[in-house]
Amino acid sequence: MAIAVYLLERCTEKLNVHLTALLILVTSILIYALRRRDFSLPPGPTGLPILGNILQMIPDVHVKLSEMGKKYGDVFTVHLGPVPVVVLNSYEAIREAFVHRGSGFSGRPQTFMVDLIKEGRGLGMAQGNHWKEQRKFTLGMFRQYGFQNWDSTMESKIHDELENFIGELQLKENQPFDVHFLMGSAVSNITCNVIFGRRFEYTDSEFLYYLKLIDDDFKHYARTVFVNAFPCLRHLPGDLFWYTKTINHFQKVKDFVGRIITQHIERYDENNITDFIDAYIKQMRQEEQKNNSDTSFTLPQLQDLIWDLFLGGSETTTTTLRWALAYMIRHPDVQEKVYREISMNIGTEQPSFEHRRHLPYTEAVLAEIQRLANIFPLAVPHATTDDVEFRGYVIPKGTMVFPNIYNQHMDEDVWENAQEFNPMRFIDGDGQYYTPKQYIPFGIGKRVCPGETMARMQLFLFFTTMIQQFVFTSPNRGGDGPSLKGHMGITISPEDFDICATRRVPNASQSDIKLPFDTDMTNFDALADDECYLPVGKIESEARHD
Ligand code: HEM
Repeated sequence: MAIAVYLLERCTEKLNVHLTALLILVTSILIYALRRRDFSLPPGPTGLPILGNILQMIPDVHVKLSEMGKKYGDVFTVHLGPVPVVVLNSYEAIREAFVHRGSGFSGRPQTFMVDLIKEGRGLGMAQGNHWKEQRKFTLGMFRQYGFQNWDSTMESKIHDELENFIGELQLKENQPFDVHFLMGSAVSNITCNVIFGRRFEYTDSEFLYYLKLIDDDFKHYARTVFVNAFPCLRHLPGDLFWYTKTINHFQKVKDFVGRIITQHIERYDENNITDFIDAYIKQMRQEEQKNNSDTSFTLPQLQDLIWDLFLGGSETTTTTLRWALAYMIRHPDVQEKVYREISMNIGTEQPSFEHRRHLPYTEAVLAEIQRLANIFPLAVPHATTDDVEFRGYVIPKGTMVFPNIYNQHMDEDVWENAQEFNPMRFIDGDGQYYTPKQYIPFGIGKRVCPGETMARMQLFLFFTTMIQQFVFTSPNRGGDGPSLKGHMGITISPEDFDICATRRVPNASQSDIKLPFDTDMTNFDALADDECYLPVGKIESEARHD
């Protein structure tokens, strides 16, 4: 099969569009006929000769795979063109594969685009010993940064950034605006602080330019799935499959990261390690001194790792916070309950991560937002690292594996009325926050998100500080507010939307707040009687009131 694809690839570089299409047809029929080697894979839906199951999976691949799971069960196979993908559709199957059989399932698929862009470097798409070394180092640095030696903790960096961010929101009070790139800059600045040791002004046009490139790529990357299945499609005119743009954008962001690394090398002082890049350079030099030729700590590797962290750390948390605002605007009663819990338990004190123990409803709201937003519905694709025996099948080495996280978050057996926004599902009988095991927005097992702690801290501090200080509404009077239907790219992100941020007056009665227009929210007395309202009696004894 690989030879057929290679020959097709070489030929099509020189041929026109019609001949390319013909060759794709012939080769795909050939591949389809030869696909008998897949006999050991779990069965799944029958696909078309050329496209496999691609047409059955659009527009929302995670939804379609969940539907297929009802017929084909916990584990089944689909084909993206000629490429087989094993889908893990239940929590038990994901856990069995990623936790109990973690080593065998901890690879990443070496697709055409990933090979071209990453060449096995970085962290997110690396595998083997190289990946293990880089992941261990990264996790170690994140822990150290958060809680020990560095000049200030992660939390204080987030607080500093929040001060700037809230100041900016105040300037925009009562004017409708789209918070997208302001939020993106603020969140990204925290990652930049950890890895680059610096932040960027919100008006820095170069920085904004890179954030927009990343945003564009996250939105459109899904299109490259066709180039992965049929690399020859990249020669078609018009860049329909986002191939040229992806390569160009990724290179630009990489060059930006490269320039920052060069500055670090020029001013490197081993007695003054102030950020992630410094710490990495120190490790590189130690490996050089040991003459370790097998080391994965090299300059190109550093560039790709930083690139992964910059991308991974910026877009994901920003997208989740944008979803949070969309849900709060669509559910003003919930927004008000969050405010009241914050107000009753920490008053006007600056929220700290420790406060989450006193704010179970706020935590539940954030969890419900992450459950429904499902920003990584299929996580990041895994691959088998060897021929793996699993549930009576033999999955060949290098087979792509999709964990269907979306299906866990929408499983009606776990979440009653799963489509409904109901934070109370994360509150137990004692009024405490708890999460069912099927709630896995950061994945599980050996590849679980290394930025989880950082992300949780950012989400909690941004969310509580925003709701403590502002009422968020939609300028779209009488309309429904932001759409809750997401756009599928690398992540599922909300459509752009405008907000109004109205400052709350500390210590004033709630009804003193002047909203830009009338909403049900002004009926605060009714809220107190609302049966959904969280009983906070349990934690009131520790509460500090205004
Ligand atoms: C709300 C925010 C975030 C969510 C929902 C999220 C979710 C995820 C998920 C589902 C995965 C894939 C797990 C798997 O392959 O099974 C992942 C991987 C990853 N995430 Fe996050 N993430 C978030 C924030 C962050 C942050 C802040 C960083 C870094 C600063 C980060 C860095 C990474 C990296 C490097 C990987 C690849 C890890 C590996 O392959 O070993 N993420 N994330």
